[in-house]
Amino acid sequence: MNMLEIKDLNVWFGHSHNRVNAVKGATFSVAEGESFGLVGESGSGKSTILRAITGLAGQWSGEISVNGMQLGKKREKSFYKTVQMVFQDPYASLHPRHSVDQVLGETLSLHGFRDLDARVVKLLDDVGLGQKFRFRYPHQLSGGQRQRVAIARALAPEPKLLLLDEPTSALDVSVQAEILNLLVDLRKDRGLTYVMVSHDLSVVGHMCDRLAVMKSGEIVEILNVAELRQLKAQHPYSQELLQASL
Ligand SMILES: Nc1ncnc2c1ncn2[C@@H]1O[C@H](COP(=O)(O)OP(=O)(O)OP(=O)(O)O)[C@@H](O)[C@H]1O
Repeated sequence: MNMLEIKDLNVWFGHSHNRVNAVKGATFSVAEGESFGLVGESGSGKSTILRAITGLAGQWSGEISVNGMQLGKKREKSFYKTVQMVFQDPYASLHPRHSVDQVLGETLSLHGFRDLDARVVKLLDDVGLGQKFRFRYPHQLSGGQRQRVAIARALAPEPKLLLLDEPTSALDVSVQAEILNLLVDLRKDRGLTYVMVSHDLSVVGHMCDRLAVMKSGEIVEILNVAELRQLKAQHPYSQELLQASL
């Protein structure tokens, strides 16, 4: 079964002569348990696709289905039980005056869980932090630790689909691999489906089964990772990206 199906998605910002067509006619699907990458130059529309799925992007047309349900214009609370997003910048995505315990506890209670203590402890273990981080505040954490908290928060509702928007690009190179490996393990353990934006082909090669190459709002090619590794891209722009990453 497909966890995500996107058909002829157009997303735009602004009106008339100020209108920016950020995504143009994107079509792809992601199977349950698959990890799918979106790559392409800055401004090509990668993040906008994730934002359209979560209901954060401006105006859109086309079809988006998650777990067999076609999405309307509004996202119900139940949607966020299935779909969660991890943002690029854990500094911006965590409230500075909320402790780790508050961040996780509030998310859990919002989604109707009662056994908050046990779940907070389990989430902290699952992301490799452990209980000693429970009552810390974001400013007492390193970038990698903050991103682990953001990942724990995303996992709290027990989602099926995680949208990852450059989850390591704001981090020191030394901790990027740790976070990527954590994400690989979590997907394996929980049978999660990932859609991951990155401008780094080596990250996508490590994390994903297939990828879409975007340019100026359009998907120009969909490749599997074996084709990526064998440099088998057909579209000239994909070949250019591959050459630039060698
Ligand atoms: N809120 C917004 N208002 C107006 N234009 C926007 C908005 N968000 C994105 N855009 C425009 O939409 C286009 C696609 O942006 P998007 O952030 O999706 O690209 P991206 O491929 O994710 O780039 P990056 O790798 O730099 O994040 C760009 O031209 C961008 O300027």
